[in-house]
Amino acid sequence: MTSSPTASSIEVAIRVRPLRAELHESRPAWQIDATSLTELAQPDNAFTFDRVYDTGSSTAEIYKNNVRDTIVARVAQGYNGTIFAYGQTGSGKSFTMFGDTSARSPGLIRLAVHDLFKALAMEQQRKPYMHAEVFVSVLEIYNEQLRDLLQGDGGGVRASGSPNMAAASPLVASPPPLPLSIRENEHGVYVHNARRVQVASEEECANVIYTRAASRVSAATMMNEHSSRSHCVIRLLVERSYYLEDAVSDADNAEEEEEEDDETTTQTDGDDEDGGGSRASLSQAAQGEGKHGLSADAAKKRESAKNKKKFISTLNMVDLAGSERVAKTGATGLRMIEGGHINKSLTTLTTVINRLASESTGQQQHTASGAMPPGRAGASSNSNNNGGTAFIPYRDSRLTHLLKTSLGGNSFTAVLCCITPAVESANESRSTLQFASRAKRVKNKAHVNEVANAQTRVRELEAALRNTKKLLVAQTLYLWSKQLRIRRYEEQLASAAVADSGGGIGLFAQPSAAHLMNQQQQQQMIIAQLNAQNDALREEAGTLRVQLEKAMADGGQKGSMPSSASESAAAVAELASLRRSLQYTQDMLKERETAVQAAQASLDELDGLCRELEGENKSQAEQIKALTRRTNEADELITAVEEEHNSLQHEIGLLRAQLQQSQARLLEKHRGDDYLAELTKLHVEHQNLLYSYSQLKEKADRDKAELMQRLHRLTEKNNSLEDDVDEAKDETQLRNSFLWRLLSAAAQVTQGKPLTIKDPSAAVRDAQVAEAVRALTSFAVLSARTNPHNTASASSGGSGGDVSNENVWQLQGRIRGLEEQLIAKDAQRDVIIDAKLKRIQGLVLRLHAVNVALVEEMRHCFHDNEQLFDIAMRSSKTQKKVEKAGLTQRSFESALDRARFTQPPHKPLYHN
Ligand SMILES: Nc1ncnc2c1ncn2[C@@H]1O[C@H](COP(=O)(O)OP(=O)(O)OP(=O)(O)O)[C@@H](O)[C@H]1O
Repeated sequence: MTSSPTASSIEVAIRVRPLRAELHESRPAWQIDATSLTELAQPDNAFTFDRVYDTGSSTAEIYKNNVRDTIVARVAQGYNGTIFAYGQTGSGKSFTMFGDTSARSPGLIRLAVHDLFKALAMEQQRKPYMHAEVFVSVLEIYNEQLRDLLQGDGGGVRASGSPNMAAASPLVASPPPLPLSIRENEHGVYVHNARRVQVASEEECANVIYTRAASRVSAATMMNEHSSRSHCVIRLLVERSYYLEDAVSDADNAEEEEEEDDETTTQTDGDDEDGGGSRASLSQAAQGEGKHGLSADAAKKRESAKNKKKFISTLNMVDLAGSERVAKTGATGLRMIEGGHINKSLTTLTTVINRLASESTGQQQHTASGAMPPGRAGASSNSNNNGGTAFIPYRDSRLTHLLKTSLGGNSFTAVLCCITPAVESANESRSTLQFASRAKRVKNKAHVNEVANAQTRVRELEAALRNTKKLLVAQTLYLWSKQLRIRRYEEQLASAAVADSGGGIGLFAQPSAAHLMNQQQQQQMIIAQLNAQNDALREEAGTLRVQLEKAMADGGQKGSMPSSASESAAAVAELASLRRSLQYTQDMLKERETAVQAAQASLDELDGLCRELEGENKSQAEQIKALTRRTNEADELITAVEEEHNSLQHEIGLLRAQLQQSQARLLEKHRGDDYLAELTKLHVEHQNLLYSYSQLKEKADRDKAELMQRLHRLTEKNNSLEDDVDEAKDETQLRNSFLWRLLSAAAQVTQGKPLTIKDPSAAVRDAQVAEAVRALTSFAVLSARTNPHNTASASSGGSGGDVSNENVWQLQGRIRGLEEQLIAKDAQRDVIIDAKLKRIQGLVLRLHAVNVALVEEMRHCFHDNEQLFDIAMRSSKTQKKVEKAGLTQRSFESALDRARFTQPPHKPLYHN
């Protein structure tokens, strides 16, 4: 049950915060006055609003002008209200909503809580019979996920449904949070499974809000040291209830009091006490009414119908996260993801506002052009320019879904658009102002939300049931198969009535319960009339009969006495007429009796019909009762099923999480299998490579050993050759020295000088040279002994000179012979040395080639070694992964064994 809706636009105000030097904001981009903002760089670009708050304005001022009377006071009256702050990051939304203790600036939330409790207390004073309760819920939308900030630990909050629990009482261990979901009912949008805390005072309320909202996600960005990373929605639910009768009696009392006040001057103290203490109870009021003419039944009925009135209103206070640009906030990683979600939901909010704004504009145009009846203009915000229903994408984001009632729905809404004046953020401020311009075109339709209590509801249901029954009876009558029979009786009755009174029975042409009742009454009246007529006729007949008898008696007397013939004829004529009249009356009587009998029969039949109808009605009423019972049962069942559904959903959530975990585990295991397969493959490769490596190594070792042997042999040969060469060189030197000495000896001898042997101990190898030297020496010794002075005269002539000349010639001949022998030997030696050198060179070249091959082989070996090392590393990594995947050592080994068994026959990579 609700009041008629009040159409209202969204209240929009702009707040410009001061420039912040720490953000390097240089100068303002806007010229600000009380109702407009004009861009200094483009004076054509101006925005006009009801109120613009410049940098020097306080939050209290904004609250007083735009929130207190338009929103908070109305919430206290039973309407829904919403306040939200919109703007780019760092523009002052949280400052406006939550306030800043260091700046001694209370936020809108704190001010609203204060006034709401104050208004409720005042109303309570005015209406002592009223009972008011306030509940708080604190939610945040973080990365498009709803989070209940009242769930979880501590805070000293008490859950809804336990209003008397002290705030300081220890909390019962909180159960695991149930999944939150946004749902709608006839009172608006709510969050299923969200907790709400009952608060008894302003301080308690503010305490819950501020302690809980502090746990919302915030982080530092380049634009704001404490940037809100989520939208925070604070809901105050106000429930006011009272019994209507108490209110009425209170009003009566008030009136009485007023009257008594007027009479106070003449009343005594005692009277005053009576009057003052008489807050008339419902029973007293009922008795009073009984006295004034109402029956006791009516009074009783009224007492049982004591009517509870309940009004529910909601105050939403929303601090949105700010739109942001990655380049400016410097967000990366998680911050960037958060920023993406924030921007996405704000875009949906903008879309919703745009659509609602165009809807309202369209309606206004329609209304202005007379295309739509005025009554409809405010009533259908969801109809587009063509009068159809436009789609508003509330469900595209959690934020707009949750704020659905506040945007174009049953709520008074105020939007505070926060901007920074800085020229560096002119673009962002411009788009905020555009949002604000559109938001103020949106029309809401607020109404007081009255909730019927159970008793009222039962009565309403009973009335509805009665109506339904009536409808059912009417429909049954209307469609009833016996209608034709009724018509027939109607016709009979009509003809009888027409015969009797000239019409009126045609009323039965349209059968209904009322008609049937009419028929019955009319028939009864007709029967009564007929009976009366019958009686009258009988009476008349009796009178006539008496008259006749009297006349006959008179006639007898007259006949005995002489009379005139004319008198006698007149008497006979009168008798005859009386007889005719009697006959006619008797006929009439018979006819009437037949009609009465027919009417009676039709009446009986109608009675039967009515009884039948009643029977059917009864059975239908029973059926309806049974149906109602079954509906209730079905309702209960639905509630139970819903509960079960919720718990199942919860369970499904848990199972899903478990499934995901198992899937992750399976995946890991699967990966482990893959790793195992990879490991097996690597192991096979490893084995192959090891085999190839061992073969290569063996071959290399063999080759190396062989080469070493060959090298050794070659080195030995080389050494021996070198020895030979050295020997040959020594020999040559020796020979040369011998030759030289021989030649010098020969020169000494030929020149007659005494022969001196410089080195007699020198080893003489050449036997001929030694012999020649000995001969020459002995000759010289002999010559010196025999002619010690001839040496000088030998050259002056004589026979002695000839002999010596001959000897010299012999010696010279022999020396030449020896020289030739020496030259021949030298030549021979050179040839041998050349040949040996050539062989050595060949050997050295081959040795070099072998060395090169050996080095190449070693390089291969190193490469294989590296590969082996790499495989070993990969194997160990894979093994670690396998272990991480949860494979036991045993399963790993068995897998390795399997791999070994299934290992392909070795295909050596290298063939000798
Ligand atoms: N009107 C104002 N007067 C003085 N300081 C202000 C005003 N508005 C905002 N500030 C300061 O600016 C800074 C940023 O404000 P706030 O945190 O409220 O921005 P926000 O719009 O909520 O940002 P976000 O969207 O990132 O959460 C704060 O240090 C705040 O104290």
